[in-house]
Amino acid sequence: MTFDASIGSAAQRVFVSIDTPEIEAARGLAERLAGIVGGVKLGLEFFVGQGPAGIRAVMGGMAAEVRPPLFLDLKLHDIPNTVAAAVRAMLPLQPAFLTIHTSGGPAMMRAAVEAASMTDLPRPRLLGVTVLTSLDDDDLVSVGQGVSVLDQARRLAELAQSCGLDGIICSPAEVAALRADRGPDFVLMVPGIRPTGAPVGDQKRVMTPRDAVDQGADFLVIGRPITQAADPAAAARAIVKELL
Ligand SMILES: O=c1ccn([C@@H]2O[C@H](COP(=O)(O)O)[C@@H](O)[C@H]2O)c(=O)[nH]1
Repeated sequence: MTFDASIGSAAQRVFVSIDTPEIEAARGLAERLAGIVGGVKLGLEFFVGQGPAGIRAVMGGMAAEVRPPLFLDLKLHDIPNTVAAAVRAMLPLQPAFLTIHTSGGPAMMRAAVEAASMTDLPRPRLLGVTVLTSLDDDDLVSVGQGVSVLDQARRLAELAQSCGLDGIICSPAEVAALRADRGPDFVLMVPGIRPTGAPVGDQKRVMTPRDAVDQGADFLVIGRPITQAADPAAAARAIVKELL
């Protein structure tokens, strides 16, 4: 199934981030949330624990008619040849979205774009991580990047677009500026989402779901506020309602 990234409903905007190394826990959450949110994000924690077979077990356990789009968030960052090979290896899982780190540079990004296109399978949308939502200006200084988060995100977003990526991962704090810079068709997938009163945890640049969409986010990545709730389905419904 090719994922249509045009936004048809509030629910379609929400990708629930299922961060667990356990198949049964992931499958249970995916099945409970399938008809409520627009997609499922599986990332490093699950992939390291369960690998491609685990992804198939979670996604393949749902009937095709109700199976939500898969966002495979592995944030690839390596030399171009290695990243291209990893992208090719992921294609049989038929993700709607894949992530790579924009800081891997232009050759790496172009190699990933080329690899994603060399298949008869539906082409996943490639998104570039700009500046992780767990970082702030001081963190960039500490790793030797003497620029603000906003300037760095703008620079990396421009580079990502020029290399042919379909969009980026950015925090809600930069989303308005990046929407203005990159235009309406560049996908802005936004983690760092916290409903009012939800614990922020390790995230440093956060916003409510409603505000993030109003600022220009296409999609929201939401993990703990849904998955750690006493009733994940009710938490997801409340978030979607806020977006109506
Ligand atoms: O900059 C980034 C890139 C990716 N993420 C991922 O999104 C979710 C967020 O989970 P919460 O529980 O809602 O904080 C998580 O899987 C991260 O790996 C991000 O947070 N920031």
